[in-house]
Amino acid sequence: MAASGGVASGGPRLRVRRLGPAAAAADRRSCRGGGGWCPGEPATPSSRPREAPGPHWGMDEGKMDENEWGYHGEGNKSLVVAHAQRCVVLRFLKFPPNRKKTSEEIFQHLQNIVDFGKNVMKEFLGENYVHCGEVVQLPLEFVKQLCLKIQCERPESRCDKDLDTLSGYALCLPNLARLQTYRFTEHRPILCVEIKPKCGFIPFSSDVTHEMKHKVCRYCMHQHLKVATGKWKQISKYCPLDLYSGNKQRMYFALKSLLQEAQNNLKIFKNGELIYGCKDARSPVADWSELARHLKPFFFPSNGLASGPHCTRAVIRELVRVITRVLLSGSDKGRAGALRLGPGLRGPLVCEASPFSRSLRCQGKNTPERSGLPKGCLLYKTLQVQMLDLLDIEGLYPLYRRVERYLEEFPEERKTLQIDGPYDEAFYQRLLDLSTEDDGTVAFALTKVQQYRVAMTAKDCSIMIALSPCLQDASSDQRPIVPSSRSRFAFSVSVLDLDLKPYESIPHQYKLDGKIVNYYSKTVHAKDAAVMSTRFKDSEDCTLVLHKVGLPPGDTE
Ligand SMILES: O=P(O)(O)O[C@@H]1[C@@H](OP(=O)(O)O)[C@H](OP(=O)(O)O)[C@H](O)[C@H](OP(=O)(O)O)[C@H]1OP(=O)(O)O
Ligand SMILES: Nc1ncnc2c1ncn2[C@@H]1O[C@H](COP(=O)(O)OP(=O)(O)OP(=O)(O)O)[C@@H](O)[C@H]1O
Repeated sequence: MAASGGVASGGPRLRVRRLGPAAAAADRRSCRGGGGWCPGEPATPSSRPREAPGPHWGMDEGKMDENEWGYHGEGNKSLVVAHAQRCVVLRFLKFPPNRKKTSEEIFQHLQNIVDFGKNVMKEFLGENYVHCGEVVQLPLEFVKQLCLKIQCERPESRCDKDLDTLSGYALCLPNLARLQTYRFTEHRPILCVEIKPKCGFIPFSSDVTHEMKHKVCRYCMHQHLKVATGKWKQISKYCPLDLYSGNKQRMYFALKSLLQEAQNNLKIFKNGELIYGCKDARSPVADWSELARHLKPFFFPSNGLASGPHCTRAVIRELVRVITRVLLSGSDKGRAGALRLGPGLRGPLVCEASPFSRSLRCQGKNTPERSGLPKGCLLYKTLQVQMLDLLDIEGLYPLYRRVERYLEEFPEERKTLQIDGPYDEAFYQRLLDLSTEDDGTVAFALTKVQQYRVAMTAKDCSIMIALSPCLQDASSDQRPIVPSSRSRFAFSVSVLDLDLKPYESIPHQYKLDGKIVNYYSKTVHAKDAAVMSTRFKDSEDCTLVLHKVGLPPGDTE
């Protein structure tokens, strides 16, 4: 098998390579503290040959020391540890207790993640945004000790799953929370904002049966179920459609709402350390003045802006402006345009539940619709991939059942259908067929199923924005620069958590969709209709939003 990291046929035998002279050179010119990742250099096959992947990670199998690694974060399916000095992380899979997989299965799973990133997501989103990393095999003793060391730092709500300590396999990736944007950068502070934007469109499929799904986006509906089930304490004002609108006012509102109620949609890191964002529902309430204290040196470096509420507001405003600008930037091509998802395939551009649109409506104004995201920006590309969900889960589910029936009859065909990979060029090519004319074949059903899985992946990925202050004359740099009022930042944008959603999750998606819509329709909409008239009679509530979304000259729509 020609897998990365020199896996020979007959089974995975990947080793963490020793640090050679080339890696040592990369180390010297790398990130803070001398990292093993070569910043500013996209992790492309051309810049980093697949057949010789080891040394640039700067890891030595014989010298893996758990004390050099610290807990960094985790989601539902993986746990990430970061190296204390180097710009590198290890991403381990997690499983429920007693549902362990074999080493071979884990290796294959991880290799699939790498292949999917390389052959599909890099194609859609663009070379520079996607970091695929590689599979590494670590000493089992190191993994066991590491697991013990970090256990106390894990949020309780994530401990229903255990880190895989048996296979020794993990993904090695650049630390995107510390990724410097330029290879010769030295010891610069770095700020990193991670956003999980979720689904940015309202379904346009004619298969949708619930009228509510044409009016209110899934995120906003799901919020109510999440609060009812105790996952989060309060409803967020964030609506993904505002963020994806390309309209600066709406984006500004969306980002501020994320800052107010971060849930698992926003995290901020300073020099690789989490300084803002919820670990779980029990995390303390957002403290903007504490955040502003961290951010002030970035945005007001030489200005003695007094602390206090005025300072806090000024700093937060700068942060939100910079993030908005970065999100709207980008010239990276990618092949998302190849999907040709035209304007005919769009649902409503405004979600009726977004407090921003509600507030405008109650003042008799129309919500500014999408100004249109620039085609090169990551949000635009991500949205295009999300829209591969052409039929909505309601239209998709019967097609999934068709594939299932076929597989029940011909189980050996599972491999040919590439349900579990390989996620190669052929897999990618089939995703480009956007026809929705069902000819009754398994081939049609399979294409839609695979497109749906890819779309769901894009609906659940995260965007990492790394900002480092520019110290010198920016004209001498090759990096993209974003200005703020009192400083300038070199920035990089990356996307993470691009693991293809499993085929098996489709029935769960179908059930969850029904649950979300039913809960929203029965409980919230009925209540909402009753209180709407009184709630928005309060003119202060209405104008508050608009005054707060003031933008600097030149930024107005
Ligand atoms: O279904 P959703 O929209 O709740 O998304 C799940 C996420 O919940 P969220 O709503 O973002 O808090 C969920 O995130 P959390 O565990 O809640 O942080 C996962 O990302 C899950 O993906 P997977 O099953 O681990 O691959 C996500 O499941 P998928 O639907 O993407 O499979
Ligand atoms: N390459 C990276 N560099 C820095 N931080 C990372 C990297 N990859 C992941 N992380 C951090 O680890 C966290 C968990 O990773 P990830 O989102 O991939 O987990 P997951 O379990 O797959 O997520 P989900 O819950 O969506 O299934 C992220 O939110 C992010 O903060």
